[in-house]
Amino acid sequence: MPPYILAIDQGTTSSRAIVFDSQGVQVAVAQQEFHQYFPKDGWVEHDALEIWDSTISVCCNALEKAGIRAVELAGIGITNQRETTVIWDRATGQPIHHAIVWQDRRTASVCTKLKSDGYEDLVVERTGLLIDPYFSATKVTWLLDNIDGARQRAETGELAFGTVDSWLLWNLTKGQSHFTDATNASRTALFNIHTQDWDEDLLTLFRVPRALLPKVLDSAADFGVTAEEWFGGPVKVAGIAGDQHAALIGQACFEPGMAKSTYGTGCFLMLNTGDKALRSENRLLTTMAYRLDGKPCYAIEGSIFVAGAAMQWLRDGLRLITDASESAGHAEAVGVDNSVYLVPAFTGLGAPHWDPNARGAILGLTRDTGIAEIVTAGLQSVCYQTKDLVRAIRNDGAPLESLRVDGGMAVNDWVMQFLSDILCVTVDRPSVTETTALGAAYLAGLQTGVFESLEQISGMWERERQFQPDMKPALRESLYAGWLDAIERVCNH
Ligand SMILES: Nc1ncnc2c1ncn2[C@@H]1O[C@H](COP(=O)(O)OP(=O)(O)O)[C@@H](O)[C@H]1O
Ligand SMILES: O=P(O)(O)OC[C@H](O)CO
Repeated sequence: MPPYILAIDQGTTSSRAIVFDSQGVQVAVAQQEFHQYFPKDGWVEHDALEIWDSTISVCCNALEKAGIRAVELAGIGITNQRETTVIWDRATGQPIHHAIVWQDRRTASVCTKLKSDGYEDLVVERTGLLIDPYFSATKVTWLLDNIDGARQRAETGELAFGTVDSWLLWNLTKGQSHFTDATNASRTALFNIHTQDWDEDLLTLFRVPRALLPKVLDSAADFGVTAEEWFGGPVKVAGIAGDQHAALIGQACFEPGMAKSTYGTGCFLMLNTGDKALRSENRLLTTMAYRLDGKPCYAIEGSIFVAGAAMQWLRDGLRLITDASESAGHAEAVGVDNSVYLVPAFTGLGAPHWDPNARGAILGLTRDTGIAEIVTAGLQSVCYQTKDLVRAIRNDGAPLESLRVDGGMAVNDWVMQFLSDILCVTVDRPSVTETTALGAAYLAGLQTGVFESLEQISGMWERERQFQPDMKPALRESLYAGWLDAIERVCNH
């Protein structure tokens, strides 16, 4: 059995490739950022060709750094930014437009109309999601309605739709495979999470022709074989999962009640609910945790659109810091008792508020507010938003006693301690923080026999540091009350 696995982690701001060995140890990594396009207020696009070019380039770099040839790879696992929508021409492989990114809010008015027409219940019941521009369905409709000839070409089967996993798979296999996995499908608002198939009523509601759609497979499956030219020999693509689902797997949250929270561009908290699709009464999402051997495992998810992206804005927009790592120094100087609140609702608010029209604000400024207070407020906003999610999860009756964390922002000790304090839960940080890529590698490894079972993978999880709550309840409550007040002011009631 060839001992290595190549994990592709195609994120919102960069493409990464990581080579893992059969112990789940990282051997080599390569990363490349790509352009973000903001053509109008609330619109966010990527060039799908640039996504592909950066991905294939980091794959080759990582293999070169590791000194590994195709024949030494057991398989490839793909994990990806979710919901982002690509439509391409099956004959030429050319996208018909830029990819519409998950953060894009251009379909907000369409969603408002669908909700006022009373369709939300149908969408919640079938997909576990809500009606929101975040999900792929209205993005597909927008492309079919706004690109010349697209609707007709979609109906005759000339075009293909995919989330980023499908788009990469299509390119890796040179058009041989048009598949996705159940986790990615579950983010489109077109997939019925109970029947595990595309839903005819939803295809009609969103006016999406079935001919456009990829076939949905398990998260560990035979997705196809790469074209020889990419890696000098064929390699099996054996695992696919959306990045948050892959992180859940990489964090070995396989038992109901286990939860992880990933702090990258956005923040996504996911709690495993086992074989039950728990319906949230508090505007959280029901989603696939993963699907293995045809068996769906479900999760409940809270999605926050802006987490680390707030640090990027403080760095690039306001130029208050030159690097995100400086933020901890500011926070240590200010301390937790900060009366400034930054609500980073740059593209609306996600769970549990779901307000696409909310916009950001900085509140509580006084004459002595300085850079340090604003930067600290940016860090605290991520923790307060997580508390909004945890409250909603608990109100849904799901227990959450501890949280496994990962993502770029999880390296910040100050943030992780404040998170534990404000949530009043134990926060566990693993020694491997590249959990998303690791999850994709686990899936490919399960399919190709490198890993035997989820039990084996559970035994491989290792804690690097634990953060315990250490804040007086009165302070916790008053800080959080200030946040709720700030949220109330930015929501567009
Ligand atoms: N020390 C730090 N403190 C706070 N935020 C950080 C720190 N280091 C990185 N970040 C933030 O983490 C994010 C990058 O995380 P990553 O997991 O690579 O994101 P993504 O996969 O979404 O591209 C950036 O938005 C960055 O601002
Ligand atoms: O690219 P990330 O890590 O911010 O993740 C994006 C999410 O998958 C969007 O739902």
